[in-house]
Amino acid sequence: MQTPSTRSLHLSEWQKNYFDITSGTCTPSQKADAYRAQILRIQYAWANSEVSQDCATKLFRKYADKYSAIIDSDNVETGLNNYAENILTMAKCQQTDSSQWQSGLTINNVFKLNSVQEMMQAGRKFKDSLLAPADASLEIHKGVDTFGFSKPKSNCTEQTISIPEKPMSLIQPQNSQLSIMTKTTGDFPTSSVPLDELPSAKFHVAPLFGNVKMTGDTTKANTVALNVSSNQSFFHSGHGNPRKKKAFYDSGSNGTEALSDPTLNKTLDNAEASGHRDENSLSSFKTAKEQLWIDQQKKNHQSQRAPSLSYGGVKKSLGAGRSRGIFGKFVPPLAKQDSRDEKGGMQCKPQRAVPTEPAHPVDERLKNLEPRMIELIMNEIMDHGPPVNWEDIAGVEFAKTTIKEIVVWPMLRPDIFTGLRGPPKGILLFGPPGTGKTLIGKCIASQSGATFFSISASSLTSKWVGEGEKMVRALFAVARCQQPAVIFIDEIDSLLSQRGDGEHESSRRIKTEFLVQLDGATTSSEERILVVGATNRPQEIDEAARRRLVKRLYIPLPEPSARKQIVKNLMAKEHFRLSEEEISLIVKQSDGFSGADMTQLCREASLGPIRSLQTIDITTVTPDQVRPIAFVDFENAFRTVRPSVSLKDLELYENWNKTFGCGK
Ligand SMILES: Nc1ncnc2c1ncn2[C@@H]1O[C@H](COP(=O)(O)OP(=O)(O)OP(=O)(O)O)[C@@H](O)[C@H]1O
Ligand SMILES: [Mg+2]
Repeated sequence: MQTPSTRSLHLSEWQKNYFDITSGTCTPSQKADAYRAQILRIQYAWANSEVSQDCATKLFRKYADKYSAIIDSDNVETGLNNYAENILTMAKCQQTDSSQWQSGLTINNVFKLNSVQEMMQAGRKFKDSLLAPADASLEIHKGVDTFGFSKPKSNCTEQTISIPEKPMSLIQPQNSQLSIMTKTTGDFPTSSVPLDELPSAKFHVAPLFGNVKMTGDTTKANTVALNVSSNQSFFHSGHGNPRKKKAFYDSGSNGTEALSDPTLNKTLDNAEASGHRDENSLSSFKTAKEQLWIDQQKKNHQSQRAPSLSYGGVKKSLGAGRSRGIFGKFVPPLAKQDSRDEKGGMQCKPQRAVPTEPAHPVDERLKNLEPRMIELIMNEIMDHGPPVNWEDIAGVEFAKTTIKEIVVWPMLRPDIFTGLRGPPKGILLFGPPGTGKTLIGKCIASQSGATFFSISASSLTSKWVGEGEKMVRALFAVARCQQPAVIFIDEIDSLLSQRGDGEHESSRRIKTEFLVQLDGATTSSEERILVVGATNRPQEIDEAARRRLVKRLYIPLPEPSARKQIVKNLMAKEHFRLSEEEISLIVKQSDGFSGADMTQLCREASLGPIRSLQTIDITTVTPDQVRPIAFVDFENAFRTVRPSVSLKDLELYENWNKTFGCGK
């Protein structure tokens, strides 16, 4: 080490410091103290003209570098840049004690303190008598911003934090360490962002756990404390990355602006993406808050980037899920040329999941409707279940083929299916309960890429008593805005039941409105709205309505092959041991079961292995202790699961199908 040979530098002290620094036994904080002491001595000597400027500059640089290396290093053994973590933890705990807690000492308060004022004045005076801007000391200042440093002490003790007004190189020795007596739970190395560069407009003190978002700018060394009260406040010196520092301070009085600085965000994003942070950053360390901020950014970006690709991924709403006023951001119908999935089906309007500015503020067709109704339709009626594929529906081959032919293809290729080939506007799926009518309805929507409105007719008549017809009108209006659209009306019999003397006035009005709307949809060839009704009481449907639902498809009980497919499909997701013969036996034994009954049978059988664990405590059992589902479980299940459709009912369906059905 180069030792300046001057009178004022006490050789013994210098040597002692040198020994401390090089001994390898002293702690990082002792080393940092020693380096700081060396720096002060150099400054002192230079200020008294005891060393040449060149010499002081060289020494200053050397020790400043070493000093920075220690305080900026987040290595627990060799660095000091791990204080913030403890502080954050402690401050977090404190906040839990009282979430109302606020630091009483703001940055403005700090500046009002006498000691700080004195220091600032001294600094100013001294500055005038000092070097021209081109001087070496300014170089030094660039290299090292941070000089004030106080040794960590035990929690909640009185201690000193030095706040130099100017870089120490510019401060007279006697003023170089003005103290503020503070009560703090820990200590940071203090940053010496020149205070004249930090009027309140640029000097941001963020409540540590307040609402202010954290910037990614906070390498720990730079998350420096004016943490004088209880670590609830800090500011950024931006020591590590000048670009980031600029972004932060340029943001004016509000540091949060810097957080939304796109360049800053971009920088962070890039750093994340490349797996490392900007090289200008002092270390790859991220404070907890910084990490949180980055995580949140990531999340936001992901949710913004990831469109809902599936039919059911999100509500295919006009934006109902978003916080907006009614009509606030209505999203008009969009062409869906590109939304075909790899299976050849269409995924429903993924683009609608992403908030977009509407082309028109309000669709003309919705203007006369009650906003509340539209909101209701968007929230409750537009369906958002998981996508359904044709393979998910076992059996009913004729119905599936017919639907593909007359519904899905025309929706996919309206240019070919014109004129006589034009699709029907109304379909009726009828058959015993639990045979997959609703499933088919969902599949139509999934595969055709249409917006799917699913409503139970009984809810129209009961839920919105007195307003059912308005709902029907609103439903069709919204569907028109969301073409192509499928309006699926489950239990349509309760909406379109035959008119009779005892009929309630409101149901009559609803029915009339529905028929009017259906007519409108039927007569307008440009509208691509399909009404699919499902019922298990087709005989109750009004003849006027029946006529409008031109394609009436019978959805019968599943055939043996379909039952087999249902069992296999469901078992494929489970741990089971069933031979082909056993499956055939199950299929044989389940004659007369509907699809829903088959599902129930499999569910019941799947509980068999659990029930056989009688001796084992269910809370401690491991999944591998549960045996596979076996034939015996199905045998037991058959004792409790019975077919839900009676033979008499079946006869009714068969007869109605022969009379009104469109099947073969
Ligand atoms: N053909 C089928 N293939 C596969 N699963 C089926 C089939 N039919 C019914 N299911 C099962 O039964 C459940 C009920 O089916 P769904 O709700 O479609 O019946 P539905 O005909 O609409 O009955 P309901 O007339 O009572 O409304 C489905 O979720 C599915 O698990
Ligand atoms: Mg149903």
